[in-house]
This record gives sequence, C-alpha cells and structure tokens, in this order.
Amino acid sequence: MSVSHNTVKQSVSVFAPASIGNVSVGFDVLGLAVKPIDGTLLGDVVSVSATTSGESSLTVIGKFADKLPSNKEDNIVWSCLLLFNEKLLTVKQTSILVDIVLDKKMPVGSGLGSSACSVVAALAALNAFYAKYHDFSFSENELLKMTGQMEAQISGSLHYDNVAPCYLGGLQLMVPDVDIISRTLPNFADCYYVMAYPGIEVSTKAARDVLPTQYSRSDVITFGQNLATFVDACHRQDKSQAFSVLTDVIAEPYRTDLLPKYKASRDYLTTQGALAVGISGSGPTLFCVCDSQPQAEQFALWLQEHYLQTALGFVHVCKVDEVGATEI
Ligand SMILES: Nc1ncnc2c1ncn2[C@@H]1O[C@H](COP(=O)(O)OP(=O)(O)OP(=O)(O)O)[C@@H](O)[C@H]1O
Ligand SMILES: N[C@@H](CCO)C(=O)O
Repeated sequence: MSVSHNTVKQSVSVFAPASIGNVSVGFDVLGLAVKPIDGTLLGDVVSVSATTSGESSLTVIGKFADKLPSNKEDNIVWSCLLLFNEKLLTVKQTSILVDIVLDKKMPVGSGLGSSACSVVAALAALNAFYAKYHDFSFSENELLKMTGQMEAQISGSLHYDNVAPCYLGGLQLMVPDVDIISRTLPNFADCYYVMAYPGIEVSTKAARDVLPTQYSRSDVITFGQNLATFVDACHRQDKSQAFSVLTDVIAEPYRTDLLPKYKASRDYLTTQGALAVGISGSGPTLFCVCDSQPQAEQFALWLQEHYLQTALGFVHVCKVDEVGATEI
C-alpha cells in the first residue's frame, strides 16, 4: 500500500433544493421542496474549505453566476459567512476563515426560491464544516432562524416558506412559535409537480409591492377555509379534497399581470385534468400538480412549447424532495 504525503483539504459541499413558496393556499406560511425525477440537481451547491491564504474568499460559478452582483459583499452567501461568524463569536468566542464556492444553478427572481437555495446551502455547509473539523454545530432551529434572517435581508420581509422546505425538505407549515418555526406536514407521495420557469425575472419585492394592504372579509374567510381544508386533507391523505381547494385569493389575482401567458396556461392545464395549477412563490415559475407520470410528461412538453419565453427557461417534472439540504 502506498502512503500519500499530500494533506487532504478540509472541505464540505452542500446541495439545497428548489421549493414552491405559498403552495397557493398558504401565502408566506406553506412551502414544498421539489426535485426533478431525472436526477437533475435543481438547486444551489455551496462548498466550504479551509483557506490557505489567510483571509476568506467567495468564488461564484455556474449557469446563473453572471446574474449575481459581481461584488462579493453584495452576495447573500457572503452575508451568511458574516452572520455565521457573528454567532460563533457569541457562543465560542471564535470565527472561521474559509474559501467558499457557490455553484449558482438557480435562476434569480424565478419563484423557485433561488436566494433561499444559496442561503440554506451556505449556512448548512458552514455548519457542517464547523461540526466536522471543529466539533461544534448550531442546532437545526438555530440554523433555521439564521436562514430566515438572511432571506429577510435579501427580500425585505421575514418569510420562511422557501428556506424552511429548502433546509428541512418536504411540505412545511410555518407556525408562530420561535422554538418550532416550521412543522412538516404529510404530503401526497404519488403526486408529480411540473415546474415551468419561463426564463424571465420577477423580483420578489416587485411581486410583493403589487399586493393590497387590506383584504375583504370574504377573501379572508376563503383564505382561512382553503388553508385549513388543505392542511386537514393532507393529514387525512385526502388528495382530491386537498387539491380541490388549492386556490389563492391573496396573491395570484394581483400577480397574474406580471406573468405573461400564466392565465391561459393555467386554464388550459386545468381543463386537461391537472389536479391544481399555481404560481410558485412570487413567480414567474408555474407549478402544475398531477398524479400520473405520463400526464406530467405531457404537461411538461406542452409548457415547454407554450409557457417558456427565453432560452433560459426550462421545465422539470418533479416529486417532493423529502430530504432538503444535503451534504454531497
Ligand atoms: N446568492 C444569491 N442568490 C440569489 N440572489 C442573490 C444572491 N446574492 C445576491 N442576490 C440578489 O438578491 C436579489 C434576490 O431577489 P429575489 O428575492 O427576487 O430573488 P430570488 O430569491 O432569487 O427569488 P425567488 O424566491 O423568486 O426564486 C437579487 O437582486 C440578487 O441579485
Ligand atoms: N411568500 C413569498 C414567496 C417568495 O419568496 C411571496 O409570495 O412573496
């Protein structure tokens, strides 16, 4: 046996998946992690390694690297390192110097939880790196709080509906309890989620600015009834009941004008038998639910032809990602 004298570089890589924020009935309080059935990594990857230069660095690679600010201080991954070090300083009176590589696979302003993918992959990778080489890690809840803080910094408001499913996997319901933050709901194992990103950008902030500040009593009642019925149906595994109420009265009616071809596509897919169609997060990605793979593939082809608007667009047939952020 030969013995290598090269020192093995201390390194950790984490993948964080795309997610559907809101899931139509849970504005800011429901989110679902998804993964393409063909094995495509739909999400960001962050690698953290021990630095040899005496100072931390950030390198951004990947298909959508050029959509991010060129200045590292404006990249949310850099803010994650600063926050992680601030917390470390508080509990361990120390901080780390690392080289970070962000593989930006997710389009920005897509409705797929792009900033959440970067935030979750970065904080989970830093935490795993510190656990592996320094024997300490923040708890799941502490880390989740940090992801929320970073998501709020970038989007201007604190909502966990992308970071929670991205970190924890599955279907997540945000609860108003800081010691819990998010609960995993049962989802429907035989369902497919066709995700169609048209290739245009809609900023979360702009899509929030078009929303009313007040709602009518009838909308409030419909919202509460749909969300409660959906959550109850998930627990009872009553698929037809769950998807029959997947109607958004809070955001979708005001956002459709920002999404060319959305309304016509939703109407077509619904008449063709989709269980539900909605806007993923703040758009422009459309999601369509069905419980047969051939039908999902057929809808994917249709969306490819009718919903995409630029060469950057794509369609994926997905299932629920039950795992969330994972070391690769
Ligand atoms: N690593 C990063 N990933 C994504 N956006 C980043 C990142 N670093 C900085 N940004 C900036 O943050 C802003 C993110 O905007 P926005 O909240 O609309 O995007 P998003 O989180 O990608 O959207 P969505 O949740 O709809 O996928 C953009 O201006 C982008 O340039
Ligand atoms: N709940 C958020 C998701 C986007 O990050 C919204 O719809 O504005």
